[in-house]
Amino acid sequence: MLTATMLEDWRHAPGFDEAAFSEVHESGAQVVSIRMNPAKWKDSSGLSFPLGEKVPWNSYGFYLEQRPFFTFEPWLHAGVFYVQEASSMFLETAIRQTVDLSVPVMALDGCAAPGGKSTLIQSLLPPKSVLVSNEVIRNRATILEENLIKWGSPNSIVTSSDPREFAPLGPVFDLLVVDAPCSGSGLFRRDPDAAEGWSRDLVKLCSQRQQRILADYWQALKPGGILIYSTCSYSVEEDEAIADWIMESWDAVSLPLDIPEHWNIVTSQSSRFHAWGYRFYPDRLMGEGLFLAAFRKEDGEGKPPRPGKPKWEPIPARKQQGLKRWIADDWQTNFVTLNQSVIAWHSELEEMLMRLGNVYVRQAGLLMGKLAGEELIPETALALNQQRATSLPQLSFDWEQALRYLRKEEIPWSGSEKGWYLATFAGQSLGWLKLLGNRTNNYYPKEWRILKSS
Ligand SMILES: C[S@@+](CC[C@H](N)C(=O)[O-])C[C@H]1O[C@@H](n2cnc3c(N)ncnc32)[C@H](O)[C@@H]1O
Repeated sequence: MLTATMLEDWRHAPGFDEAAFSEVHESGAQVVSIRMNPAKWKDSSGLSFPLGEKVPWNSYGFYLEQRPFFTFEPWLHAGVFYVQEASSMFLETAIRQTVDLSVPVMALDGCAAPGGKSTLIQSLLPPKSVLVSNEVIRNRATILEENLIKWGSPNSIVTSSDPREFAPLGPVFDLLVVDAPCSGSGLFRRDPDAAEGWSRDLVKLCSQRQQRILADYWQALKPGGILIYSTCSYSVEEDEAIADWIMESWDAVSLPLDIPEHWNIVTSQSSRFHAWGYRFYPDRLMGEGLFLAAFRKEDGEGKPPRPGKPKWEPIPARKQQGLKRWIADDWQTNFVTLNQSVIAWHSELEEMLMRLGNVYVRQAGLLMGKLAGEELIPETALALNQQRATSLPQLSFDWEQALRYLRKEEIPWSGSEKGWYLATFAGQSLGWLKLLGNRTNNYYPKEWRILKSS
């Protein structure tokens, strides 16, 4: 699977040990890891597998001894954990060491689908922050949106535009994460077939695309803001050479990270500007290939352009009273209607939306549902959100019932209760169920339902 051309190219990469690297690729060894959602996870009662060792560079990451059949884990669907490659979780260390997390952060994840980095960022951001997760490819934005709804943070905006739409926004973000599309060599151990598509031309093409993406997003970063750039490629052209290109193109300061030696991460410096970079090799640590580098923006005077006009309408105070019972008492929120839906969001999120210009917004804030007269028909996003009221009626399901629910099958019911109930499994909400006396309506979204029967 590894070709002579690849090895020839990577031989000069910092920390590359050809013999050990080739051996670990031939061994077929696989590492499985998940990251827990600190906003939902209290204990492990809803997992069918034990959590193994901690991922050293992440507060909520764990290795698993074996790969469970994740589709049949109700907590995956409830957003209690996310299946993520361990090296990628290093983003937490990079953010904690470079970004001031004691004040609200306006963040942009520029290459966001399927949402691994975005959900990680959401777990770190303080209240009143906003994370804009952009994915240019529309059908990949669908899964991004689903994963963020399940993660349940109310600070989320999901957009789907070309990075060039962000350039005119001016300096609006404190943190920019660019986990760039790349030649993908860092994942060849996990997916050997992917190696067939690799070529020097691909590396070159990716490196040009990475520069284009960075050039557009850089303009939307505030002076003093932080850029975290990462790839899953071993090629210097996509890693240290891009760090050099950033240093050459703009007034950027390369930020070193403080890394314990026993993590076995290779610290590299780019050849021209000595920019710091961090390389992960699967023969040195428990994880796949990754490169990450952090920068602070020093240039970019000026203010962001004036915010646009809102496209939403505030909800009259009379109707707001009825909506408040669905959300946590201590969440300071505004209720608005947009495209006939009720949405709850905090003022910082509303301000960010007004600054997004021509960027195409797919989802913003907490989508609560639709009003039928005075009554709210709730959305699944409300059932899964961290700011949902805890006092709402719920039905607690066992494993089998939870899977029935997630397959959108009918749930047998003999009680006489009526109304909206949360379907829960091991204390975690999966979605809504409407009780209608002697039967139920399963409101789980059709597009999300589990299709596999066993
Ligand atoms: C490495 S993946 C991101 C993975 C994601 N950050 C995560 O952790 O789940 C790179 C993403 O960049 C997107 N992409 C591809 N071409 C792009 C472009 N020209 N501009 C911005 N993003 C692009 C891809 O669709 C892909 O979703």
